[in-house]
Amino acid sequence: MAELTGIGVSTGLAGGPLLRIAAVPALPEPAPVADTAAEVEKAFAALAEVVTDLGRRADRAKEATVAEVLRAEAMMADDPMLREAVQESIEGGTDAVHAIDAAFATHRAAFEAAGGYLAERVADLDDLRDRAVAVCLGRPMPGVPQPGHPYVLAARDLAPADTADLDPEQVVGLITADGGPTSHTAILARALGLPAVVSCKGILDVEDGTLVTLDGTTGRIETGVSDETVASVKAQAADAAKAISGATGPGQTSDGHAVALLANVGSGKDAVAAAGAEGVGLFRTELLFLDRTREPGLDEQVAAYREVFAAMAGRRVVIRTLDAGADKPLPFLHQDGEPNPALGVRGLRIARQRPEVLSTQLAAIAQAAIQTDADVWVMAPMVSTVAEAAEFAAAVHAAGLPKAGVMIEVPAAALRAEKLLGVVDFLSIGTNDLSQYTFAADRQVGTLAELLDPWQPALLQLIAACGEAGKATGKSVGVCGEAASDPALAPVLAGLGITSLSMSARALPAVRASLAARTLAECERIAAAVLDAEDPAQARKLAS
Ligand SMILES: C=C(OP(=O)(O)O)C(=O)O
Ligand SMILES: [Mg+2]
Repeated sequence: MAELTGIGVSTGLAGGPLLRIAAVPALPEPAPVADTAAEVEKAFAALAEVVTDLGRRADRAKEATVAEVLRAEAMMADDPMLREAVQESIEGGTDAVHAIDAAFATHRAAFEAAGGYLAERVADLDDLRDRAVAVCLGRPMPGVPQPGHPYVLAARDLAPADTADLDPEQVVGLITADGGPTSHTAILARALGLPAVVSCKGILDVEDGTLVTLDGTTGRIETGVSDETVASVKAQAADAAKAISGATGPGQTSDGHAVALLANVGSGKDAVAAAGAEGVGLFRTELLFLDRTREPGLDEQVAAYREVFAAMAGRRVVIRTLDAGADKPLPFLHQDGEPNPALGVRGLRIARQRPEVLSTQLAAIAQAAIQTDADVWVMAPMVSTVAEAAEFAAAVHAAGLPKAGVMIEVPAAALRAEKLLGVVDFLSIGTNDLSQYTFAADRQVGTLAELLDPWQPALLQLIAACGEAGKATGKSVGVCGEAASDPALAPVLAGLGITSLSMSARALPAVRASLAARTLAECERIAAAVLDAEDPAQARKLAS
């Protein structure tokens, strides 16, 4: 047995055989063909295996659209013209692997030349080629494995495209070599409720099939464990899941101190799925603006906002005005050419240059709010000064919306939290950006994951300053960054004076259960100890 460590980003225990995402195989040097018939057979068998595998996956797919896509891909791999091209190439002296590669290249060129729908299928052809080549070389097919039994998935990092293939009934845990607490893997794992550890150097050196266990809270991984150990970890995970699902109702400590448990959403669909939340703590409005050359008009915005408000009738919805720039570029704002976009014109700063974007959005929010009975709060992203906050609050109130707040994402704002609460009604801490700007560490760079750990005492100290400001003014101070979904951190945040936690809906039950296990006095004691910790590892230990 050996031990590895990484950063735990999605709580829970898991165990099972480890399988890695296989890389796309490189083409070997061409080999002479000794037996043409045997070579053709080998190539056809590889194509047939790809077709069978896609069919199996289509049968297992839960969503009809996914099954349809997989069946369409299978038909492309089963194309007699493709087999003909492969055979011809082998008969001309090319080995099976290169014949497959050449046949797909010809098909690809034809699809591209046809344009339209066919040109859009080029990526599918590339995927089929990679799979057939891998099989021909006796390697596992690239992409997320589909072994038909539960396993722990290991990868360098998960690409958004991998997520469509990720079946939570097969994948019981995630371990990545790269990535940080705000990486795509971490966000996905929390959304699916899968235990996950990121930034685990050495995990890709562990052989496929090795039995492993992982702890998504501590980041500890054991490799080469016995069947008995896996069984015992599974039993512990099942007990924990039962205890978590048993907790319902509003968020509170065991002695009744309320901490509102809210959901992060990007659309009406998300809001409907977040029915178990006490409201929405972060409605990211960017989704509506993405990939557009022109901003959506007033009516379109009203309709989109109304959908979320209607799904949360009678409950709080904190809607954030457009957060564009840096990691969320929007074409219609023409922001190219900034030398350092994360420090450039982004978030509320855009309103200075394009005031009509903010005023249209506020008008749309106000209209949608009138049409539903959600309790609508409006906040601005990337606020740095009290003057910016005051100007924003005035604009929100002038639009007829009573509750105006700002996000705390910049250390300057955290340091002036009490003054900010003098001009706005509430604060919401965006720990993803607050980490980035506190540690001068790009949130998208996996190698900086340790700095972006939400248990960093410096980050917690800034959160504490905001919590103190909230207590002093009696106003609401929430956390809506990824840190809010860490169940072990929830008592710490409550102890620091945080009044609401907003996260992906799937993360709510575990956070609710964690809060319910402590009194407020215990939360405060843990919070004080954690603030004094030397580093994130010690902070975690003090809170456990
Ligand atoms: C919630 C946050 O905003 P986003 O992740 O959308 O930048 C944050 O920065 O923590
Ligand atoms: Mg942010």
